[in-house]
Amino acid sequence: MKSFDALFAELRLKAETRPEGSDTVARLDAGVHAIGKKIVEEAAEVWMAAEYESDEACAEEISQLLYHLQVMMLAKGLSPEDVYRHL
Ligand SMILES: N=c1c2ncn([C@@H]3O[C@H](COP(=O)(O)OP(=O)(O)OP(=O)(O)O)[C@@H](O)[C@H]3O)c2ncn1[C@@H]1O[C@H](COP(=O)(O)O)[C@@H](O)[C@H]1O
Repeated sequence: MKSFDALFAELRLKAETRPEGSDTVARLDAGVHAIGKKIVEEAAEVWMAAEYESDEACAEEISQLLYHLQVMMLAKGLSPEDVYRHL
């Protein structure tokens, strides 16, 4: 099972090494505007799953939202520590 920090480390490595076929690299290349739209889409899917779908479906949507938030963090050059200090 992957933690928030482990996923972030994996994505940071992808951003640095830019492996062929990485969705994360493509999303970073698409830029902040496209990443932001994806965050809004995934947030809506979390909301709908919470109201109308199973707990499992809701958890999956939350995981996808966390992924896209991490892509935004990378696009903006933010580390988990930059976020955690506001928690
Ligand atoms: N955890 C995730 C993850 N969560 C969500 N997503 C992406 O976000 C999409 C969200 O699903 P949707 O239902 O919105 O799918 P969709 O409408 O087809 O989305 P689009 O591809 O059109 O944007 C998924 O199809 C994935 O492309 C993720 N993509 C990658 N990861 C992990 O990130 C790591 C790096 O992945 P790569 O960069 O692809 O190597 C790996 O550990 C992956 O498991």
